[in-house]
Amino acid sequence: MDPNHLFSSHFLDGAIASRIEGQHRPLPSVIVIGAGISGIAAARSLYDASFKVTVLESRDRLGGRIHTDYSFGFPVDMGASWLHGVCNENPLAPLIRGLGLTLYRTSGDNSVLYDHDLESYMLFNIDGNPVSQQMVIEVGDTFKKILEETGKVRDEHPEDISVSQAISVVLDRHPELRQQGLAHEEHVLSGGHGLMVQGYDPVIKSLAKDIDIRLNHRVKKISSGYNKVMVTVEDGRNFVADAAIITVPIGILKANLIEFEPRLPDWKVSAISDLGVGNENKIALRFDKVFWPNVELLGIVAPTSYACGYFLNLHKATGHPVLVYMVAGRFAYDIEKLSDESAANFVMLQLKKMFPNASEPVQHLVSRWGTDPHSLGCYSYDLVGKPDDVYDKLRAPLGNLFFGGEAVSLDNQGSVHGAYSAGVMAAENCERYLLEKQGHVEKLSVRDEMLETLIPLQISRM
Ligand SMILES: Cc1cc2nc3c(=O)[nH]c(=O)nc-3n(C[C@H](O)[C@H](O)[C@H](O)COP(=O)(O)OP(=O)(O)OC[C@H]3O[C@@H](n4cnc5c(N)ncnc54)[C@H](O)[C@@H]3O)c2cc1C
Repeated sequence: MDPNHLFSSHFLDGAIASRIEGQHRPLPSVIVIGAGISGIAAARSLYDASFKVTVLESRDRLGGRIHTDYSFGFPVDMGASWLHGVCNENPLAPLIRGLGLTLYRTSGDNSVLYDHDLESYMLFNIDGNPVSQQMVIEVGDTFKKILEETGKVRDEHPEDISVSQAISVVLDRHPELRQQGLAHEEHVLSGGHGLMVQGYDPVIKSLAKDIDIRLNHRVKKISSGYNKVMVTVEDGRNFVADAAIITVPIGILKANLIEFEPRLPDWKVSAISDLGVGNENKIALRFDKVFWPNVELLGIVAPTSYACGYFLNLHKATGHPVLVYMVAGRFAYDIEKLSDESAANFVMLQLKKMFPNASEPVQHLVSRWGTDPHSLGCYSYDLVGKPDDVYDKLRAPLGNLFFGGEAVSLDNQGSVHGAYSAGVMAAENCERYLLEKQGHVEKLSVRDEMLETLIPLQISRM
């Protein structure tokens, strides 16, 4: 099956196009801002419904926080790499199945934090000596118990409390659980977590097929009124359409890098400032041969939670001799201040604590999501004490302006599938709005039915 046909308007009954064209009205036009998964999903949805769509993207590439790098000669994801929720309910499952992409399941657990099973985790202590597998399992079990107990504390408190406060309550109640680590638990789709073995890029390429996407078009201003939207890009050119869908990262909105005319209402501005933006970075090292054990993850105990990173062994999932060091939080911001060379040297120091005879990498890649001017951060997250309706307000349209992107996802912020669904939802709302304006009230899409397919997801574990 040609996977692109999954999204082709040929599958539609031709209803939208013929009904709109039959009225001799021009096709409704929409500008989508941002060509990450959310913007591309929105554009795909509108394109398949025969709308005129133009996507304006500030980078010189597609995908946004999905970035499959090929400079090692094979795909390495420097942004998102896991499908969280390897199950048929995942909105990306039909596309991944249709493209014949393989997933390597690193965990069967359904929580956000537990995306690695411990039986394939090799941990080293601060002196570089291996920690017994028994100890790793015990720490893991304790971690799970703390997460369970933290969930109970959350349910007992109607008001927001910080994750660290909740954990303090748990540790006061259960001193036997006193160990290092953790944060809050949030349940995601079932099916555990699967690495995209061929990278996320094929998903982006397939969704983007035939769509008018203008790269290197940084949007500076959005003016709306008189049933039209005018979008101004960096070089001063204007694009006009009946509506626009904004899918830029929350970090960009928080930094006020786009001017709105008229100004955004106060409730929208508050919703933008009421969400947090976290950071994570990856340093990928390619070696000429594998010198490390055949486990999925390698970790070394850090003196404090600040300098806590771990290595994902891509060799186990993909067969390529690559280790990807992952760091988060303040540490991730500090890594960004280093040159690529220094970051790779720092990571090698960590590796050599575990494997003193480690060979030098032949190539390296370093991400900088926190200071990247196209993202200014990695994931949105809940700030303590945020109002309950922050997501509703963030998502709410303003006339002919619609909002997509991972941060406005209904249930799965910070994920690829959440961003995808948010884009599709923004497109559907936009479609409805424009069709109602033209006097068409029926919802005409049959795409979802067409996406139901019996091909199973391909999951491996070596
Ligand atoms: C290091 C890292 C690891 C991650 N790991 C995972 C994972 O394993 N699994 C998972 O599900 N999720 C993961 N995520 C999260 C996931 O990548 C994001 O939630 C998702 O890709 C966001 O998609 P989006 O379309 O909302 O935003 P983006 O992908 O950021 O797209 C927004 C687009 O807007 C563009 N833009 C910005 N400003 C302008 C402007 N002024 N004009 C025009 N265009 C503009 C940007 O260049 C970008 O292309 C990870 C993220 C990072 C950074």
